[in-house]
Amino acid sequence: MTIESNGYQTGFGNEFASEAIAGTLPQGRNSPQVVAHGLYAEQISGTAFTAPRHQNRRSWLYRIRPAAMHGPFALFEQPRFHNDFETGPVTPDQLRWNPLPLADAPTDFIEGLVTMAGNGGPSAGAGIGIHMYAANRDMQGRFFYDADGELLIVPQQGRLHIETELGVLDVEPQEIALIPRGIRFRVALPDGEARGYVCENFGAFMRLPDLGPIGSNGLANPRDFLSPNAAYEDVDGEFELIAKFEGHLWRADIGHSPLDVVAWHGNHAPCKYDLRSFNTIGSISFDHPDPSIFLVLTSPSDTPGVGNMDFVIFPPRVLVAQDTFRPPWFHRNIASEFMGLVHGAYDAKADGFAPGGCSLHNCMTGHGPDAATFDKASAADTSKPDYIGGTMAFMFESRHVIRPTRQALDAAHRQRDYQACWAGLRKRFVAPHE
Ligand SMILES: O=C(O)Cc1cc(O)ccc1O
Ligand SMILES: [Fe+2]
Repeated sequence: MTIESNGYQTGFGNEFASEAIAGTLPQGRNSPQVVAHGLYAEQISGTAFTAPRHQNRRSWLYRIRPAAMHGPFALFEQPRFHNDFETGPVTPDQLRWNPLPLADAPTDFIEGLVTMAGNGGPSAGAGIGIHMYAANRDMQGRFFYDADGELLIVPQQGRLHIETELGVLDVEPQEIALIPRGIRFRVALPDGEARGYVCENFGAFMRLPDLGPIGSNGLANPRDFLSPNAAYEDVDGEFELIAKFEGHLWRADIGHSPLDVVAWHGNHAPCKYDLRSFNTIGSISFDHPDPSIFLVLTSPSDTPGVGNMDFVIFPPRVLVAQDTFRPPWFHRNIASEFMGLVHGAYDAKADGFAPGGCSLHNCMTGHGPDAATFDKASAADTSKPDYIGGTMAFMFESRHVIRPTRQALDAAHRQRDYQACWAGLRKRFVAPHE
């Protein structure tokens, strides 16, 4: 039981319109007295009804049955996926994890989610949850939606076939998927096995950043974002609907597939983006710029320029800055940084940061290149370009401290010796002789 993709429409946050059966979308109105083909009209609002027009997100769905039709919800046990970030003292240590072990027992996308860290929460309407997943079977007879936040999915290994109410997203590693709040979906694994990262955004929906002096093009270009064309199934059966609501999972019986939207229009829509189409900009004179230059999407906070969550990538690029220490510098940051690696090597770390692994450097925690990277870059010939190829690292950066979960701190795959990567930075200072 799968729904095939009907292709995509291009653009970010556009007013899209799509119908799997021609002539289904009502003309000139959203909610006519009778919808074509006996469908129900239903609105999903992703922002307040009265949000300013340029920030307003909603879609109209024309579907076989309304979303209200399902049984009562009861709590659903999946204790690894939650929003219980440690509330007590949180260590300022640098933290790093080996790749999340792949699933051994049969595990679908929802069962395979493991919460690593986060801040804020659904009731605050601000903050993020950071999760990883390792799964090895399709969601069977099960659909999911997240009322708490939109989901930014970063596959690291294995493709995802994501069937949503609004159509299908086929994503592979180096692509990302963005599923808006509330949209129901089911995930199948065409490669049989999958691993990746998820940022659950409780705050304002992610959007493309302003470009300032960069101009009208660059970084992630809007037309490279793809939203699905309508695709649906008309299936009755004994299924379950899993909801994430106020930090907990809930389960209800549902007697039909909720992926029954024949046509839709609006701008509250899932999309995907290929990180390889990012237009990377960098220094062509000297110095390593701030990583904000690699910003793909941002969830703004109430303070201008300060992100609830910034999604930043470190894609292939050519480094040409002269008389410059080219890798990321040693630094401390008021923002907190959770990093992952999709493939290849990250240019600040010679060793130990593996694809499928992750690291966390919180507010004002010192970090930067490891000793091996420092030695190499300090001796490099900067009259020649460095071609940084075959890599894709990323960062979820947040204005508030990112609190690891107890299970992340206790995990066997946490690198308890991570700080040793800086131990080889010997004292190089030589005082001038009098
Ligand atoms: O810590 C990191 O590796 C991420 C990072 C990269 C960079 O080029 C500059 C600052 C920064 O935090
Ligand atoms: Fe950093």
